[in-house]
Amino acid sequence: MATRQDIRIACVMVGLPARGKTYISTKIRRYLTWLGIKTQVFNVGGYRQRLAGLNKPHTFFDANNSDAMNQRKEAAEAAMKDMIQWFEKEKGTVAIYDATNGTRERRAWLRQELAAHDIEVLFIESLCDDEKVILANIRDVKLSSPDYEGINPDDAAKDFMERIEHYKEFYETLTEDDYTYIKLIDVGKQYVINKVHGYLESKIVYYLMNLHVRPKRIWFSRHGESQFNLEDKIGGDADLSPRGQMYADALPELIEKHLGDRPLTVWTSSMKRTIQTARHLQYPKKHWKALDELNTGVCDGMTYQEIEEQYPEDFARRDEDKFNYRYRGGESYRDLVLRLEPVIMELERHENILIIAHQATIRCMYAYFMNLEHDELPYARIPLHTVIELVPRAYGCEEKFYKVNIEAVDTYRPKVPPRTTSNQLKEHETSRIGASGEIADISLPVLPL
Ligand SMILES: O=P(O)(O)OC[C@H]1O[C@@](CO)(OP(=O)(O)O)[C@@H](O)[C@@H]1O
Repeated sequence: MATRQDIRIACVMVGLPARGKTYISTKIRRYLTWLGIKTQVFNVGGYRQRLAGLNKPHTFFDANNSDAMNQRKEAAEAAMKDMIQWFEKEKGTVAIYDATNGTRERRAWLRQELAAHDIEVLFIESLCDDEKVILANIRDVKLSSPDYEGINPDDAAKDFMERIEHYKEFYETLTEDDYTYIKLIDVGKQYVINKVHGYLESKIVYYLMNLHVRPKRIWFSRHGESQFNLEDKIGGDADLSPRGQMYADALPELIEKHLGDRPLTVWTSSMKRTIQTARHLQYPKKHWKALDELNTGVCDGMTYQEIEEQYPEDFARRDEDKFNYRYRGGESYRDLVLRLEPVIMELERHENILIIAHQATIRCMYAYFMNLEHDELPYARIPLHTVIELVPRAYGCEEKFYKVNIEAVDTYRPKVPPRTTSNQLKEHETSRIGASGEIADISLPVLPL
């Protein structure tokens, strides 16, 4: 049996077409990957398109079409095979099997195959009878699918509705009492949870219960330029500089312009520089300790140059792996992601939020929405005196940067190429000299300035 360390879970989606299964799959993958849990989606529709070709009319989905049924079964099996291989070879933790899986027979097959490989199964069913939601989903997502390329949108929508009818003929909602499952009914109106026990399963279920699909906007802003920013110092709890105060003065107008008549809540960290930046904003405010800047431990209040002189090994290790490097007595970006998880959960629940925080904390939240890898996250550009607007869409976020015309220092430190130690350099130099003493054509690595 799988032990606590090597737990493997397959989230098996269940639901008629256009019930948001792919949306849910993408969200789970993004959330777990952000937390550092290896996750992959296996979309059976994609396998079907590769095996049977594109532009299939609704008749292809008729259960009486035996050729098509065979091809669809083949696609389901191919996705299952790849998923199991991914668990074995890539040492994955959570796979999401995205398909309708609308019969008891199909689900029993899935569960049996997965159990044979010690993979736990969490079924996730999305049930929805709200015509408006279904039509919006078809319009926003399905019509741009490769299945309907070059087809008139009205004809495509009609065809898709007919496709759904074919699935309805044999669809069976989850009633298997011995299965682990969550049913999401009418996008968050009701949930049914059955036999959910494990830590990771509970985490996924809790996340799903916090999702909503109402339109929203998220704004991120760093605090205005601080006294420490001016002096190149990191950490601390400094006041705003005079230019930082000018940014705080300018912020209400910029927010009003882009907010329109939507309601807004402002979240800041518990540090002086973010609270001072929010002081002229006339909206409900909340101060979160979780939004405080990365704790730089013994390096708090130092400049990068001072850190390099006093802690050269630490400084180099941070450049090598910035996401995992933990300041002595402080935090790493990885720690920060975990600290910010409750904030992300709240962000998913809420509608329009403006977050005034810090370079590192905003990087982590931005990475969640923009799907950045862990190695790119600590290098995301979050400039001072700039508001970033994110508008979540079906499978990602639209972003806009609004720069306020008030000068500020640039606190960005680009990724430094790996250092070459003096020993490595000696080895490299000797290898340049061939056996005969001739200079071989090997170029030296570029050293950082
Ligand atoms: O991870 P790096 O790139 O060092 O950026 C984080 C740093 O950004 C700073 C500014 O250099 O943020 P902030 O302006 O919010 O104070 C430091 O306090 C913090 O340690």
